[in-house]
Amino acid sequence: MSISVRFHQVSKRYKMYRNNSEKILDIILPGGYGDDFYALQNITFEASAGDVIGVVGVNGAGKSTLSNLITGIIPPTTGTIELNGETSLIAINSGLNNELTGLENIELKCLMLGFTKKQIKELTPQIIEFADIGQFIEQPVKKYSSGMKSRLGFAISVNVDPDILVIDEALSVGDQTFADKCFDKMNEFKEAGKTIFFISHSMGQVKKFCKKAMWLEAGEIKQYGPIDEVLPNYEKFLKEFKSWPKEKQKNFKKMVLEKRSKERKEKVAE
Ligand SMILES: Nc1ncnc2c1ncn2[C@@H]1O[C@H](COP(=O)(O)OP(=O)(O)OP(=O)(O)O)[C@@H](O)[C@H]1O
Repeated sequence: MSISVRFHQVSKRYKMYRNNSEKILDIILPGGYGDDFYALQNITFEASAGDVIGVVGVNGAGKSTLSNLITGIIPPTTGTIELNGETSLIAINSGLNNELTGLENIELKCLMLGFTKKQIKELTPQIIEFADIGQFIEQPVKKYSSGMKSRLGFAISVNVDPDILVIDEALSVGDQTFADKCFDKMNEFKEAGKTIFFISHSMGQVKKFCKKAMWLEAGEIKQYGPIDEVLPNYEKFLKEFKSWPKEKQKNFKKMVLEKRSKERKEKVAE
């Protein structure tokens, strides 16, 4: 199978500021203010055409950052990303302009993907049919429910026929009938040998749909491989995580980062 996505030591770093003055000072005197913070650090992996990968991890693990990097919404701070083919992202509230109508959003997204006016005219009826949101298609997206936004986002993304599809929690909203329709479409993609990244908190959906899984923990890949090997470990961890008090859950990332930093220092000292 040919490689469709290759990440080599990819990191995404943000700056955390304690207050606004620190942020302004950092613009005037770059580098001197704020703390570095990694949403993802040293991510290396490959995905092949035909791979359907469930991306799992608790809140803040870096799943959306990964999806934004794959689809080119944000650039990596360091490292290289190779993509073989067009990518498309389906995410709640993402990629749609709230001020524009559904129809205008279809046109805008297709233009951004390089479609001609003629191609857009041909594609639009099938997008409208798939979204199935009636007269709302002529209304500004700000008037849509989250389910409607997901329907339109999904309809555009699957009908522009990408080679690499990233679905970020988009099926967690909306009704079951629409979710089933989306799974049918995604199965078509699977059979056509496209690469799918399926980001979800629903272990049921991940098990039903994916052959591989990537478990992200505090910005790093904890495990990546066949679903039967990764998911039992993640589910075991998740059960324990959910039994912790809320405060401990909130501090989980900090705990992992401190442990990692200590282990790395010990390794260097050896
Ligand atoms: N633009 C940004 N500026 C600063 N920090 C950010 C930014 N985007 C994401 N982060 C931080 O990076 C970390 C990873 O965020 P991300 O949204 O990728 O996690 P996630 O696994 O998708 O979480 P969730 O399941 O809650 O959606 C979080 O700690 C988040 O606060």
